[in-house]
Amino acid sequence: MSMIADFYGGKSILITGATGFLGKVLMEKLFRTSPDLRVIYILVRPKAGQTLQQRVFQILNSKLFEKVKEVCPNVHEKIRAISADLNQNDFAISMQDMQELLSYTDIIFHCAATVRFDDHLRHAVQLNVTATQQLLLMASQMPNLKAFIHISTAFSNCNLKHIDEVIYPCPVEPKKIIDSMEWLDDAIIDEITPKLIGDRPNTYTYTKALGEMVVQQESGKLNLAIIRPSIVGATWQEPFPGWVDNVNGPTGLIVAAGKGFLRSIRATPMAVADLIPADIVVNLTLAVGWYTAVHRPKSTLIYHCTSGNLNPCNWGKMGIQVLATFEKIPLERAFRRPKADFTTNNVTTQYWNAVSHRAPAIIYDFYLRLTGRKPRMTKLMNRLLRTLSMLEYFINRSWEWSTYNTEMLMSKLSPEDQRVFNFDVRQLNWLEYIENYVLGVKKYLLKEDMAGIPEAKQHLKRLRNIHYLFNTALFLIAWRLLIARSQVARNVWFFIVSFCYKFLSYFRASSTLKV
Ligand SMILES: CCCCCCCCCCCCCCCC(=O)SCCNC(=O)CCNC(=O)[C@H](O)C(C)(C)COP(=O)(O)OP(=O)(O)OC[C@H]1O[C@@H](n2cnc3c(N)ncnc32)[C@H](O)[C@@H]1OP(=O)(O)O
Ligand SMILES: NC(=O)C1=CN([C@@H]2O[C@H](COP(=O)(O)OP(=O)(O)OC[C@H]3O[C@@H](n4cnc5c(N)ncnc54)[C@H](OP(=O)(O)O)[C@@H]3O)[C@@H](O)[C@H]2O)C=CC1
Repeated sequence: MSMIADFYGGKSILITGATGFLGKVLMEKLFRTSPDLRVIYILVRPKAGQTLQQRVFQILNSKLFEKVKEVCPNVHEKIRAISADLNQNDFAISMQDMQELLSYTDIIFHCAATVRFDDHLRHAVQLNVTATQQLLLMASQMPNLKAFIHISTAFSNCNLKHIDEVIYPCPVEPKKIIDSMEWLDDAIIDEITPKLIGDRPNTYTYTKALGEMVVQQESGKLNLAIIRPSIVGATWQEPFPGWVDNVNGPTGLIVAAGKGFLRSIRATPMAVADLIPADIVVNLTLAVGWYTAVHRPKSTLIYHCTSGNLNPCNWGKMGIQVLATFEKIPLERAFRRPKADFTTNNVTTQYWNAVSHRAPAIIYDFYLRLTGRKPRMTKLMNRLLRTLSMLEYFINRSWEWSTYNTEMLMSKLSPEDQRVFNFDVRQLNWLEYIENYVLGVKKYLLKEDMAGIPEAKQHLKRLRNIHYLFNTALFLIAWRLLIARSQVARNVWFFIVSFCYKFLSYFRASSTLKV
């Protein structure tokens, strides 16, 4: 019997960010392994014209929850969506709902965050710092609360090269930042943002570091733990391999490469690709929830959920495997054949951006205009280049994260728990994982039918022929122009032609002699 699954039985669990990528995988695993849990409260905001109920219905009826419905047929009754906006005071939760949450919650998993790299500092502070503080305040009023698990990121201290499982304080106290966001206007915030974030690359990593400080300030009063995952990728094994449903992190670039938009990337092939599958993060999170509640460590423990130090893979290897998978299983209606060159040089990057990204987009838009359609490729390409520039920081560096607490926790689990809540990244086979990841992107994110693979391959063949034809035509035009303008080019051309003629004559003569 799994001690962890048993622990969650009969419990009331509060999850923020349950509609997000990680939150959904967390909920799924909880329902599947502990179907006798009392209730999962999820804080949800109405979005994109959907009510709370519609959002929950959509999640529960997705492919991800297929196994859950077999194990826990009354899952609809065990999920309680509470209308909440983490940007609002008291999260805009009704009095009645708040009372219920305060009275019954046993465990909190705080996953909600803004993960956008370019978010305005005011908004990033509101969600990643102030909301965390408010949730901690709520937690302190919960008589039954056994553990509060905060999901941070391994990149909260990406300004350091070696990162231990400790909090590294930021120079300005979170409280001062929260206060200043209330009265400073946007223009001033824009001006001070670079100074505040210092040597971090964006407001996301900075505000996640502030969020950790806020959590640490509550240690002693509450039973807390922080989890720091690196780059969360598609699921490895559970509930099935390759599940992913958003374009964050590497997923977007995998799509862009498969569709032939991304042709070159400024990335260091030997830099560690510190990817971690979503199900490993979730298994560790649930194990940490159990350990924090049952063993009540004296201080707030931080757990690194990373792969680099235990089972490293690099971006070069990842890129090759992604492309190799697209050879076998291409995406439909690609713009160009998948190919992504890695370069570390700034000049080469600019060159490839012009030749492989911007030029084809301009030519295609010209074709769209000619055929009376609306041009769109240049806009799309500009967005991709902007995204690339935001991600470049993470694909040109390597970090070392110590994992003492994570390894300690693994040693505390029973063999059954080590199996059911497996977070041992050493068991992961990267080539197999990346292949399933790419397949998952095709099936679950893009919702492409596997029956369309022969047609997709045919389409790539057509693109290859167009590519050869285009290059030959381009070469001939360039050569013709050169010959018309340069005596040297003409001499070279005559030399080649006469050489070929002589060679052919010699060949013909020698074959006649043999006969
Ligand atoms: C051969 C293969 C090699 C593979 C090689 C992989 C290397 C891959 C390294 C990753 C390294 C991350 C390491 C951080 C690890 C954390 O801890 S961070 C957590 C994850 N967070 C993120 O990834 C958020 C990053 N995204 C952003 O911040 C914003 O989307 C951006 C990049 C600033 C773009 O903002 P924006 O211009 O306002 O655009 P937005 O509305 O967000 O999206 C516009 C379009 O871009 C698309 N898009 C968004 N993100 C992406 C993306 N990552 N890629 C492509 N398209 C994207 C959207 O789908 C959208 O398309 P449409 O729906 O309009 O058709
Ligand atoms: N993805 C990754 O690579 C990594 C993620 N992490 C951390 O993991 C956690 C989960 O990330 P992930 O699942 O990828 O992120 P997602 O962007 O997929 O999910 C974010 C969640 O937060 C919710 N949320 C955002 N704003 C509000 C709001 N104002 N009120 C209520 N809910 C809100 C979103 O709700 P809605 O659906 O309504 O938008 C969504 O459920 C985050 O803390 C992130 O920092 C850490 C390392 C890497």
